[in-house]
Amino acid sequence: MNILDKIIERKKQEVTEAKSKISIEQLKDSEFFGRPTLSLKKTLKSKSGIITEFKRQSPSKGIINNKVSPLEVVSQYEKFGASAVSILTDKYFFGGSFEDILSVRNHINIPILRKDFMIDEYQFYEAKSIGADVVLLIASCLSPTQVSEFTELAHSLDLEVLLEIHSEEELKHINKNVDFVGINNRNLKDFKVDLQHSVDLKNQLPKDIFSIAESGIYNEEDFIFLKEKGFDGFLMGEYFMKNENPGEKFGEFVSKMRI
Ligand SMILES: O=C(O)c1ccccc1NCC(=O)[C@H](O)[C@H](O)COP(=O)(O)O
Repeated sequence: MNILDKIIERKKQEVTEAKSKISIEQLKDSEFFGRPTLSLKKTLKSKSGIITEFKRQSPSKGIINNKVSPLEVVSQYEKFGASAVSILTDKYFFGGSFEDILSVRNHINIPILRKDFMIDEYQFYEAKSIGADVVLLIASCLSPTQVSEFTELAHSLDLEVLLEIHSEEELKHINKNVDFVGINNRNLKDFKVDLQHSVDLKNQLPKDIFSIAESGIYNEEDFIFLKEKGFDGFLMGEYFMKNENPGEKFGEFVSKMRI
């Protein structure tokens, strides 16, 4: 069993448990459920193009930073021009929680990506109820039909969809309704990072779709390389989070890159 299989196995149990505690009708009662969402399509163009991620730990890197709070970090990310923030809500593998989104929602005015492993309709209602604007669908955990059905559901809740792919085979998961296609530079089965692999895959995407380069952007050269290859957006976590002050590090990066 690879790490992704383990994550999905556990996620299934967690969703079953969550459903037994809180119904979809109860989720709809949340103060955020009816809120108009913020569009990443807009901020991707009007801001730096970077989706900065709040991530305490990961299966590939262990603890990255467990000393900072989501609010101190993401308000700096917003201040220095992040197009959106990605916030992990998976607890067991990434040390995240719904509280990480709830604690910042009323304090920032850029889209929030709920970063989790979406395998059940219920999780889309959860995402909406905690104030997320965008959800991630990971092609390797879903069938093309599920991607299509979940995209429809997300849109009915006014959530945008980032579909993540990693291989040529997963190109068939793309449908015309997904808002963004993310190409993960990291193979989630063995954690190998290969930027050129992503560029090769990007060249096979439909021309009119927003493309996001995800993961393993470890320095300025990586960023410049991917930007020059035409990616519209960049999802970056560890490079900023591993610093004592991730927000400041992002500020320095933006100013060096002149974005
Ligand atoms: O990062 C991992 O170890 C990981 C393992 C299994 C599934 C997902 C994983 N990461 C989620 C992500 O997509 C990254 O956090 C995100 O793209 C940012 O990556 P990075 O800039 O390398 O922190």
